[in-house]
Formats: sequence, structure tokens, C-alpha cells
Amino acid sequence: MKQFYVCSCFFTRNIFVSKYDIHFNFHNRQQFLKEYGTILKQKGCDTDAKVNQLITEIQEEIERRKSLGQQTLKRSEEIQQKYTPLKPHVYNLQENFLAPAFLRLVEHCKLPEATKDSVVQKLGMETADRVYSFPVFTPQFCEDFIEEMINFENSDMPKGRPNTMNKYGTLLNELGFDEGLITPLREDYLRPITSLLYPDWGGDSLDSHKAFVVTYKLDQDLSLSYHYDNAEVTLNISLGRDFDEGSLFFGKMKGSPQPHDMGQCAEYKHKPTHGLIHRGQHMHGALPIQDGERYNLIIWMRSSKVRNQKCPMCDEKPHLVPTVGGGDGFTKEKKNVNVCAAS
Ligand SMILES: O=C(O)CCC(=O)C(=O)O
Ligand SMILES: [Fe+2]
Repeated sequence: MKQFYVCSCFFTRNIFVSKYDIHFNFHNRQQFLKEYGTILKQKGCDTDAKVNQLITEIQEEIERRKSLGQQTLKRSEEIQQKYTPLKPHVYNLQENFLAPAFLRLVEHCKLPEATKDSVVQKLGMETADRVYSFPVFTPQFCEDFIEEMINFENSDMPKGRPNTMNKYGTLLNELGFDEGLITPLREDYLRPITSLLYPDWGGDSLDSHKAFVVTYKLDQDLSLSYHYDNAEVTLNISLGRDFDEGSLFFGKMKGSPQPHDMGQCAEYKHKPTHGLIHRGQHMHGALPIQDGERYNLIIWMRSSKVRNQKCPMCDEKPHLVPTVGGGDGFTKEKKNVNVCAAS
């Protein structure tokens, strides 16, 4: 397996605090107060005690990130030794997990004559700029997978959460899903599609991923703030469980002027069994669910070729920090590629 790294910005930038709905950068107290003092006051963080509490929270998150590789390894080992899956078959990809229409799409993309236009034509209407939806799994697989997630959630196993934005959900690498399920899905089935749709975002060289399940319930997280992903290409598959609302909305690419209100965003209603594919830097968020539960499998796909040139989180040449485990998809290979900016 390749050695992957994280960018050092992981320890100082993009630290999300839901109470203030802000992604913070934190180097030291002085920089922090200078950068955020005004906005924090406006948001009610107006006493020393509140500021100190916020800084403590941010510093704890930074410490969590520093030990993430080790903690993940520890949790994975314990899970492997002690956890009994309810649906062991879902850990290894079988073709009968996949929707027939998805298999036909993949076959089309593998044809030598397939082009971006021919696949776009097959996919039908765009949800937003270069955002497409298509069936991925069968309803049976989705239900079995949700049952496995619930079984794990109800177990007394240690749990790492997907990221600071998703407080509920499951990191699939810790459960042992990478090798048998997500990697073959990415390499054998998604790669032909992403190669045609996003060659300018490393769609033909996606060589790692971070996969997790996000969960929304009435007494837990309801929605997700506007953000971009730590990914070149993201596949977001709705697994279902009878929910109302909870649509995704898309603005513009990171760095462009963003819409002023929701009316200017493109909205997408999740369809269980369907995946939505988009560029990781295409800003998006999720509206609150009004009823039921929503389970989505998110695959943040990464291309070391692309991100080795420019970290998608800090937009600078990555400063590589070795880590135990999968890292964030950066490598030390020296290959110069010409990364075109996407429109
Ligand atoms: O809730 C969703 O469907 C979107 C999740 C998402 O965008 C993410 O986890 O990066
Ligand atoms: Fe996202």
C-alpha cells in the first residue's frame, strides 16, 4: 500500500464549530482574535469566558486531529477483534449489490468510443453544474447496509466520527470496509465514470478515498452547513430510511462569488439507492430533515496527482506530514502534472 500523508494545514485550518457555524483557522490566540473578534461578537461570543471556552474547544479538536491516525488504528484493531457483524456479506462487494442501470452505465463508460458527452447524455439532467445523479445500489443492499450501521452503532465498540461537521455517523475504514467494498467500488466501477466526467479533477487518477456514513435524525443532527469536501470528486449515495426533506443544495465552486440566498442555489432531493456525484470543491450543504432518518454513504475520492500540487483545503502546495494509516491522500511521488482549473 502507498504511504499517504496529511497536509500540515489539517492541524491549523478548517476547524468547524457548529455553535457559531464557522470554519476557523487557529495559529495562536492573537491571530485568532484579530481574525474573528468582530464576527464572534456579532454571533454572541462576547465575553472572555465564552472566547476562552471556544479556544479550548478548538485546541481539543487540534489535539484530536494530531492523534487521529493512532486512534483510528487502535479502534480498528479492537473492532476487528471484538465486533460481530450482523450482515457480514456487505463487507465484500458483489455485483448483485449494484443496480442494473449502474452496471450498464459503467459498461458504457468502458467502451473505447465513450466520451464525456456520451456519458452526460446517458445521465440526463444535471442537478447543478457538473453534478449528476444515477442509481448505484439495489434497495436490498441499502437496507442490509443500514442494518449493519445500526448494529454497529448500538454495539459498545469504540467509534470515530466522520469529521467535525458530522457528529453522528460511522467511519467505514475503522469498520474494515475499505479493502472489500469501497476500494473495489472506486477502482472497478467508479473510475470509468469519473475518468470521463472529471479528468480535470483527477477523475482518471483517483487513488485513495475517505468513506463514511452520515446519519440525520430528529433528535440528532438535522442538517449540514455549507462547505466543500476534502476530496477531488465526491459520491454521495442515499441509503434511505423514510425521511422527509433533507435536500442537498449547491452553490458555486470554492473561491467564486457565492449565491446570496437559497433561491439561487440548486436543490437536489435525495433518492434512496441513487448516488450524486460532484466535484469536492463545489460548495454544498444539506437542508434539515423534517421527519424520519436519513442515512447516506459518502465517498470522498482523492487524486494524489492533483492534491500533491495544491491542497484542496488550504489551496497551497501541501506541506506533508507523515501519519499512521491512510492520511489524506497526499503522496511523496514526484510526478509533475498540469492541473487545469475547473470552470
Ligand atoms: O448530508 C449529505 O447528504 C451531504 C454530506 C456531505 O456533504 C459531506 O459529508 O461531505
Ligand atoms: Fe460534503
